[in-house]
Amino acid sequence: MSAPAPGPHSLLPLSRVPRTGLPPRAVVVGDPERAAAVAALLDDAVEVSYNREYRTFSGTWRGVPVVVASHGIGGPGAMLLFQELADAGVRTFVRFGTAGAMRPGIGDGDLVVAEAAVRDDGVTGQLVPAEYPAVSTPEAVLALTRAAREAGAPHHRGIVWTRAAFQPGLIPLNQYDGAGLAAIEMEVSALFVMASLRGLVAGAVLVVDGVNADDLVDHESTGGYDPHREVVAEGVARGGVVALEALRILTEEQL
Ligand SMILES: O=P(O)(O)O[C@H]1O[C@H](CO)[C@@H](O)[C@H]1O
Ligand SMILES: O=c1cc[nH]c(=O)[nH]1
Repeated sequence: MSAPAPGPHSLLPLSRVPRTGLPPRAVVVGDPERAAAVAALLDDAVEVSYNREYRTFSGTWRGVPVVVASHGIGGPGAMLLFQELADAGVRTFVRFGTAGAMRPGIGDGDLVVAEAAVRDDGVTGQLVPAEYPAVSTPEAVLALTRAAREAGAPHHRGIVWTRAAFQPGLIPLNQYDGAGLAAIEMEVSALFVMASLRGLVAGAVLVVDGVNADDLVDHESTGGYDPHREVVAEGVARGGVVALEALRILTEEQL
């Protein structure tokens, strides 16, 4: 007898991923095209679903079954994808994104491994009080750092500023001057808070593509915001391997 056809409720509503059967580890990225590029590194990759900005693949990286999925731009939309993947059984997440550098010495194409994130994400404040921290799983920080070192990728570690507004507005951006923040992006704190609330594992590695607000960083290190440069593409190519390899290391550690 053949298997019954999937019913209307066997797929989650926004990502359209199946409720069961996905691997328990995932690389999540903003851009659906980056999801396809990372999936191209896998053995036996298949596209699982593609709805709105959420494009999901599964495949195998060095013997480890993984999901690769895109979450689009911004914390609220990304949170939907993170929650649906968690509902579908994903237990370990690595976000592989792009970011603007904020700390002198961090240059275009470098990787930044997030240790924690400032929660200006526009979504977690509606889920849990503001004092609740957004932290990476320590083992994910170490796995990403080791994977970056082994890949020969220039890399740094630090706290990132997850900020819902991409464009600067009237409110000055200097509120964290002197706080040593490493980079700015838009989704990491949403991932870290979701994972902590559900008892899951999460980490993040970001490729520097400049900086989107002129007064955030000195321009000796970066060339201004432009994600369409060769130096960024080279960083993205290294970062994809680092993210997948970190999942393999975490699998060895049974995380
Ligand atoms: O490259 P991704 O993963 O999308 O990450 C960064 O790029 C987007 C902004 O251009 C935001 O999503 C930001 O977090
Ligand atoms: O949010 C982002 C993402 C990439 N680069 C930036 O400067 N900001």
